[in-house]
Amino acid sequence: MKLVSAVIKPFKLDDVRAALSEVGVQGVTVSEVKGFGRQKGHTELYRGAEYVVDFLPKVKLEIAVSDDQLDSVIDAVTRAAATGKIGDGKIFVTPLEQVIRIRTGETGEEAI
Ligand SMILES: Nc1ncnc2c1ncn2[C@@H]1O[C@H](COP(=O)(O)OP(=O)(O)OP(=O)(O)O)[C@@H](O)[C@H]1O
Ligand SMILES: [Mg+2]
Repeated sequence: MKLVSAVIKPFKLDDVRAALSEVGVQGVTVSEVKGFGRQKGHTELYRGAEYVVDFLPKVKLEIAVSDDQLDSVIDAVTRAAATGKIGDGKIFVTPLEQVIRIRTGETGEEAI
């Protein structure tokens, strides 16, 4: 299993959620975050205004996936989040040791 963490532009959240549903993702955690990439936030546009602050608002999605789902989830996020402009975001993939569904006690891929 893998944990996919994707940092995207906030206005792309609905598109990304729809794309994830299409590839069978059943659960996502979403957080409002701030960050910067290699332009350090300065030259990026957000809602039409040029931001002169260090950290830009972003949305982070966390998605636990089976190894079989990984490529399709990365593809879905990449396609749905892209505008082609700087600041489109980044996807981080890390190994995921365990998942437990609290209600039933199911574990591993059964619990995803
Ligand atoms: N190396 C990193 N580690 C952790 N978070 C990062 C890293 N790079 C980017 N991020 C997060 O992703 C967000 C979007 O990054 P961004 O898309 O601007 O990356 P970039 O490398 O500058 O690429 P681009 O040139 O396309 O803008 C940042 O605001 C930050 O929250
Ligand atoms: Mg950037």
